[in-house]
Amino acid sequence: MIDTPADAPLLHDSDADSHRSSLDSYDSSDAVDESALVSPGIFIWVLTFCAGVSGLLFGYDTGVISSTLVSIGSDLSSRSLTTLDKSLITSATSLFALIASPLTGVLADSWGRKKVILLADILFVVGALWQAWSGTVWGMIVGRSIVGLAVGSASFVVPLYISELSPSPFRGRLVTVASLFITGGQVVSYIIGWLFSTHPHGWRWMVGLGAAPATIQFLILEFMPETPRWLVKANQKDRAKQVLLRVYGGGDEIKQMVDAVLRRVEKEIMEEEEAAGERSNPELPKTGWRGRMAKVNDGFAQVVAVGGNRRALIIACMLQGFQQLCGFNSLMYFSATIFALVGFQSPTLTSLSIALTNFAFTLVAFHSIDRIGRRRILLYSVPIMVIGLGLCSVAFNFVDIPTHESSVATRGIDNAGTRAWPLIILIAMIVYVAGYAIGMGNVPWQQSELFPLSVRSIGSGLATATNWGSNFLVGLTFLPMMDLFTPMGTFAVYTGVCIACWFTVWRIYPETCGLSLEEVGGLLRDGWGVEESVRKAGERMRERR
Ligand SMILES: O[C@H]1[C@H](O)[C@@H](O)[C@H](O)[C@@H](O)[C@H]1O
Repeated sequence: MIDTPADAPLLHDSDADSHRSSLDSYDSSDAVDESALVSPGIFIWVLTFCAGVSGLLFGYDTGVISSTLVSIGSDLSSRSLTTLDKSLITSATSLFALIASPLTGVLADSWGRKKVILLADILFVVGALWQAWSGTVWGMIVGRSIVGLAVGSASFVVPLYISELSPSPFRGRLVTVASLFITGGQVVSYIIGWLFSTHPHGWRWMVGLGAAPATIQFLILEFMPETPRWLVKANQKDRAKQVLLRVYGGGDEIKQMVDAVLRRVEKEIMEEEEAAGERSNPELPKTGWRGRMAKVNDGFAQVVAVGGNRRALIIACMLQGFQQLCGFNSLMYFSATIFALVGFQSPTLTSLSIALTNFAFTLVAFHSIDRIGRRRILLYSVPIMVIGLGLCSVAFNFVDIPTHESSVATRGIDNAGTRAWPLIILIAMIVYVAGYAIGMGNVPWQQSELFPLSVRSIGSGLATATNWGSNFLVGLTFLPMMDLFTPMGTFAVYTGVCIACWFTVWRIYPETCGLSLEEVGGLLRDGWGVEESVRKAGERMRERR
């Protein structure tokens, strides 16, 4: 049942028809056969790891806040933090990440992908040092906002960078490396937080340490290339070829493959330029900043107006929205609070199990995403999340939750009347996090493969903004929801979100595994492409066997 595709497209676009002439150019004879590649070469591994450092910082800076908040004491503005201070310090990062991602989406097109990574590094360093030296609550909020700008830029540009460099058979795995860095960064932040929590003013070290990896990456960036797709678009075909040859390795067969990849990219760019020429208003300026603004406006218009782009945007935003609305980050930010509520004696150590499970199961995703496929991995793993969340919701019903902080502090799991239920909650959360890490935690970051080159960076920026907008919403609403709906109701809401996610994925998310970036564009041009993609993925897997 799982792979039964939706039988008809949900949207019928008049524009799809009007674009058909240029779209007919997509056919399977254009496909570049990359099956001769047996493994990603050392060069692409090195680039993926260098770019992944930004993912480490993303994870570190989002994870470190929970231990920072409990260690600040009265170091800021010479008073204890109020609940409002804590909410502002936490949410400033997601809010500014939300603002940064569409803006840097535009910059990545004109400056190139690499320069946006560079910009993010500068912001990471400034933000880390600013926080470490801040003496007031508002100073800290400004520091967290600067880090937010960095996280927002890095979270969209790194998967984009890796995706545009990777040979298609390994793209899923290589992009998942970025998720491994994120979840690894969260584990490191929990450990550093725990180590420094007993030091006086240790929180300044916790936040300041983020500057070190960013400085290292800043220095390495000089030696990293721009992506071949961006280079071709910037009329630097020779440099693009050089990069592709280093990524794919040497040999005659490889040279032919590289030429074929280049031809496909050029063809896509030519088609897009033709279409843009037909659309453009002859009265609008072509050069200078006005020309650039007109291009940006055209980009935003095209991502919504052209059927294939719009479908890509809907899928990417849907996946990113569900990734956050399923409530995972409420565990990331508040698991220690939850574990204290249900009576665990060492809530911070217990919450490390959440971060570790997230990391360990992202490794499982890394191993299987290119074998199982993005769509299938989601259809298999979201039910695991539903089971974990459902069990959590039921188990909360049997736990006596104290209403006052004082009684939280004096309780311990051994004293809890119903000793088994808190453990069941922990196990259920681990099941949920495992399911999340295998699919939902990383598949949405494959977003850039859904968009054609002309709107890839704007589309990825908008999808990333959806991620941060939903992240902000969950961070803001989790504690009030726990009060209003009780923990049982809150987790039931997240269960409902996951069920809705499963059906939406089943209906509109095609299998993109193993397709070249240019082929994915072809898939979404006339419909959701689910049926065709599932059939082709089946054929590819049978061939591989
Ligand atoms: O992919 C990442 C990862 O799953 C992290 O653990 C989570 O905190 C982020 O919000 C998400 O975007």
